[in-house]
Amino acid sequence: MVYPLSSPLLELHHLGRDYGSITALSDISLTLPPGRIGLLGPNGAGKSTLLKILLGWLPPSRGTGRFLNVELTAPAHLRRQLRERVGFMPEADALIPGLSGVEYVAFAGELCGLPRRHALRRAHEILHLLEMDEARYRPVESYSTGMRQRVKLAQALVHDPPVLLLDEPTAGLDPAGRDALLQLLEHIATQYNKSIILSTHLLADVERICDQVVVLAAGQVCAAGQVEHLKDPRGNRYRLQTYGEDEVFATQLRLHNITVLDHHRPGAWRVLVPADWKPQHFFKIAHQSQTIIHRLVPDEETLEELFLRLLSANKMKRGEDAGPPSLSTGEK
Ligand SMILES: Nc1ncnc2c1ncn2[C@@H]1O[C@H](COP(=O)(O)OP(=O)(O)OP(=O)(O)O)[C@@H](O)[C@H]1O
Repeated sequence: MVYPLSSPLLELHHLGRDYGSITALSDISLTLPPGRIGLLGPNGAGKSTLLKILLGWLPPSRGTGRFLNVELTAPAHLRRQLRERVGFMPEADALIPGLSGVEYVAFAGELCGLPRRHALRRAHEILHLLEMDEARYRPVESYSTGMRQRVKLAQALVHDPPVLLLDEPTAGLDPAGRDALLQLLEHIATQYNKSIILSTHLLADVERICDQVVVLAAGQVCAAGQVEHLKDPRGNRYRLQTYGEDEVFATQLRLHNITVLDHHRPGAWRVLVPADWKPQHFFKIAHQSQTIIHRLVPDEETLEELFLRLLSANKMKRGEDAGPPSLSTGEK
């Protein structure tokens, strides 16, 4: 399935969803191009509700939106078109005991509209791609956690959708299993040109796979966009790795009004420099203190720091007034 890369993947206009008196999503406006998008937010932020609306399982209570050019407020039978264009990997164990891996994946393909023989052929291809050659004939209930996650990914891919929605795909995996699954996801996204919406609590997974993020809090968008654009450039912080007398070097740093933010290991420094400081000045003071600088890099904001900063700004904003969040939501 090919869709024009120039059209937005997702457009939401003042979208909201209530469960009785609970507002899960309050006023979401967002435009996202195709790509690899991390959906982040604390518990109860509204991530699962948004995924359910995108999958066509829930209609919004208010507002409008289009996902893959399908109106989210269209009648249910039209929203079901999304099932053919979207692959969903749920967090919950959705396997059917008694079926082998290949039967299970083929069955998922049939549910997405593939003819039986085609679904079976695709199931074999996908399980081969996911390195489950031998395991595909075993009953799914005998699978390890890693295999369960792979077979759930296989059923999301069987009908070759352009977009994958992944809900906590690495949940329960050990570090090696997690690394292997992330590698596969990266490979699939880049080699087969698929868009991904990855909902997770694991910021490192988003950092590894995604180029865009949407941060939700209390049913609102705190921020959305390219990770690199959202990060605070922090031109006044550096990380250094040095070899020499740390005490002598620290004295020089102090003399030049440089604040040491972190020095938990010998020779490893995170520092805050004054406004007119240039990176080459470090080499001057290193020379004066007979220290060698092995490594000098800008101390960029990590995704975790970005996430915490956005959440705390959103909390403060909500504490001050109940209006929309101050950070860009990407609305045109
Ligand atoms: N079926 C439901 N009935 C009533 N309230 C619900 C229902 N589903 C979700 N909620 C509420 O809506 C809000 C958003 O929930 P949602 O599951 O979308 O958040 P989430 O970001 O996915 O959270 P988590 O990370 O814990 O899965 C929460 O306050 C939740 O309690």
